[in-house]
Amino acid sequence: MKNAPTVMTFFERFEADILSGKKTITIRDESERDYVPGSRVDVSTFEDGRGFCQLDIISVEPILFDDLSLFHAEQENMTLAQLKAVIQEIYPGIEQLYVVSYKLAQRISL
Ligand SMILES: CC(=O)Nc1ccn([C@H]2C[C@H](O)[C@@H](CO)O2)c(=O)n1
Repeated sequence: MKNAPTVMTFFERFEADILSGKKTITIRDESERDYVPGSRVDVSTFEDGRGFCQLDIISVEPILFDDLSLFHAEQENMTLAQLKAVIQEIYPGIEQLYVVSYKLAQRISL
């Protein structure tokens, strides 16, 4: 069995929404489907690796791109059109995705 991942990165432009609690899920491809509910991960920016919080993983659920809904968009603090555009940009042509739900555990301030 693989070890549970302990780190996650986000694009810097999503940091404020995560820290404010407006964004409570992230949708990832199969390379990031191994997060374990109940585990805590250290979160940093994708661009420069700056740590900014810890998240508690709540669940990891498979989702097809075509099944993304307003419910997912609301949890991403986006419109559905925005969410689909973001995912197509990050994961072009990928149909099988995973919804990772999380709760903010701790902010990291320098
Ligand atoms: C390396 C990498 O893929 N990093 C990602 C992937 C996704 N996100 C955000 C963008 C959207 O809010 C959701 C849906 O993919 O997750 C991200 O910040 N960083």
